[in-house]
Amino acid sequence: MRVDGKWYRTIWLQSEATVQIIDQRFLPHDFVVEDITTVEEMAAAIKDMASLASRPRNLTHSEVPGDPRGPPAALGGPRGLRRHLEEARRGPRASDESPLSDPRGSRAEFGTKDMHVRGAGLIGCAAAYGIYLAARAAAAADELVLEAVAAAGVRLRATRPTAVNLAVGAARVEAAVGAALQGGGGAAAAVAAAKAEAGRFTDEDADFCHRIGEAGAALLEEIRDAKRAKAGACGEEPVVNVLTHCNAGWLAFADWGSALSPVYVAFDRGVRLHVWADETRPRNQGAALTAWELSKHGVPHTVIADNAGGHLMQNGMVDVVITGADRVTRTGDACNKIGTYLKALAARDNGLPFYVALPSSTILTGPRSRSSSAATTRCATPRASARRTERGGGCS
Ligand SMILES: CSC[C@H]1O[C@H](OP(=O)(O)O)[C@H](O)[C@@H]1O
Repeated sequence: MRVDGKWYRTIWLQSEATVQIIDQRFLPHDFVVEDITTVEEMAAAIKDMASLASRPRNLTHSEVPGDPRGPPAALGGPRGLRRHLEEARRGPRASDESPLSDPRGSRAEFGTKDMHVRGAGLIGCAAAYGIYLAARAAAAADELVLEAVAAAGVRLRATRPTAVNLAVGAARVEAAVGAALQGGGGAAAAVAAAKAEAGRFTDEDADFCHRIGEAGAALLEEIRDAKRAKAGACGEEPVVNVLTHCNAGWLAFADWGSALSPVYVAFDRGVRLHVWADETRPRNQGAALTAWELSKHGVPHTVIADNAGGHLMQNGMVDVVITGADRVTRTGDACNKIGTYLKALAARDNGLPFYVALPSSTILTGPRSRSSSAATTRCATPRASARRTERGGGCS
């Protein structure tokens, strides 16, 4: 999606050796692009156990390629910046009183402090590229690629137990490596196959999300048309009010997003829209990320307390609810961020459509199992009746 006039994905292959990501720990205040060169760094980017060095404000935009201002002098140019990012990755030390320390240290404590990348689709793409980086490192060190890839797969799968996409992305590239080696192609062919498959998986993620956007935009246009008909000929052009929970926008995927993709497609088609964005405690993905990406696209929105949604629905200020999902079973049970179920209940109680938008990579394909911590809501396709469970404790 477009950030200040430049099109970005959330993850891309910058060179053979470097995957680049938007480091979401610093959004919405700073736009930082981070280099990932090893599977260890990718695993830390998904779940950064030793998270977070503080960093100064003045790095905003300093990572945007081709930014004429370049890294601020305070950092001593590109080498200083790399050193800073190394320190960021290593995390704060008691003695870290360098001028780089930010007295408001808490800034980056706000939101996704230990998740450089997050969101179902994006952590799937990150896992895919993580396997590629592991294969490449093993080949370069003349080590067994298959073993390195297997170890990388265990490491990446252990980072976050939420979105099923993570395991799907890793498995896709592991399979490509296995097939290349079985085909007698050797390490170089395995690395090439891994790179190609990680790229394909990421392109698919972006494409599937755009298609969700097209399918969902039609639903938003239907709502608009119904409101137009109700308002009659002399009525003002209606605004379609969408409520969403957490962040299932392009920042949660390679591009476009799932729940927000219909909003972007419909908005670009001229539908008047307004989004109620749940702040989504405890990590505030709604306040920090959903609001940021909507503002970058120019979509009117309001950040609300998580408990306000039901009241807005009761008072006719919401037309439709759209969320994402971490995993969906074949029976249509959807698991998503804590708080989603309450929105589903409120939507049903107020007779409002509630959609879960997801790419097929979020559907559990294993044996028919009902995930024990599933939030059950309507799926984007069949209008299903809401049933209950809530994503239980411990996960943020
Ligand atoms: C479509 S994204 C699904 C799920 O993932 C995100 O959670 P997190 O930020 O913890 O990775 C998003 O908030 C959604 O709840």
